[in-house]
Amino acid sequence: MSSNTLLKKPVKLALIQLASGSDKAANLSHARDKVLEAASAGAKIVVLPECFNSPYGCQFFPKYAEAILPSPPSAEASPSFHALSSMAKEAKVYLVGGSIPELEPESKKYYNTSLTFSPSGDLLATHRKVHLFDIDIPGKITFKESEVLSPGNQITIVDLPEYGKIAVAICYDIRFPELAMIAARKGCFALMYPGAFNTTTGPLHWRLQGQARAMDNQCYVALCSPARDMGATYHAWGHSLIVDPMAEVLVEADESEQIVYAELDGGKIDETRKGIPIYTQRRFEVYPDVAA
Ligand SMILES: NC(=O)CCC(=O)C(=O)O
Repeated sequence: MSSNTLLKKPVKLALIQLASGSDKAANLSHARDKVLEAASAGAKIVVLPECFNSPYGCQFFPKYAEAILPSPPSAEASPSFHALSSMAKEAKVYLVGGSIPELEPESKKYYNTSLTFSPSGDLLATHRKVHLFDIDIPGKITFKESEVLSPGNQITIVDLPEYGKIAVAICYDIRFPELAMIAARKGCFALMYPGAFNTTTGPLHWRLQGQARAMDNQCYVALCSPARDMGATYHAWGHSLIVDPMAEVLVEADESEQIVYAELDGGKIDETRKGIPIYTQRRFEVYPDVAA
């Protein structure tokens, strides 16, 4: 086990493939139990899935949406914000709180928003899903988040003082390598994606996207899905997974509720970048359009 300049010391990461239902309070309480379980198993960074406090679907966003701002939001207006802050503090972990539907009270706009908390329960970062999930595969799946949601406009990099920097983005965001590459080039040791692929795109693209982002950027990548619920309107793919900087899948869930763990080690980032030194071989003079 070793460290490097990106990841100061090895850290155990947990992805909670949560089974959520329609009862928000029950989802929050269940998430708390699972975060505590992950912490008891030694995890110091814990990730929840996209829309972990509600069913996933455009018809549900307004009903489950909460105000995040103005800060600090009240417990009544934002129960999920408060629950996440408390569970991070109780478990003493960095918590990437999946995502929740957010209502911005002044503009009345809805967002798909991820909140990251420190082990003392402080909010470290807010990521609003940048790329909305609008797809149409005839006979298979049509989904249009943009009918209800507005997009965020920022790449989110979070400094975890004990470890280093991570990037947080949400699900469909993973299909845009530009976002991942910029985050990695700004020094993130891991890219965290709370997500909820589906049973059409999941089998083909979920793992591939995770491995591609890890291979391109030679850093850790984590994808955290809800468990599959065949009684829900949206059938999540599941298969939460953690990929190492060499693009090897270290651990992968099936579709049921479970927690997957992996030890992240800065030495693996160094080893990969030393062996395949694309970081120093880039030719930005040949493709200046992508230079930072
Ligand atoms: N929740 C999402 O953004 C789903 C993305 C997805 O399924 C995909 O194929 O991309």
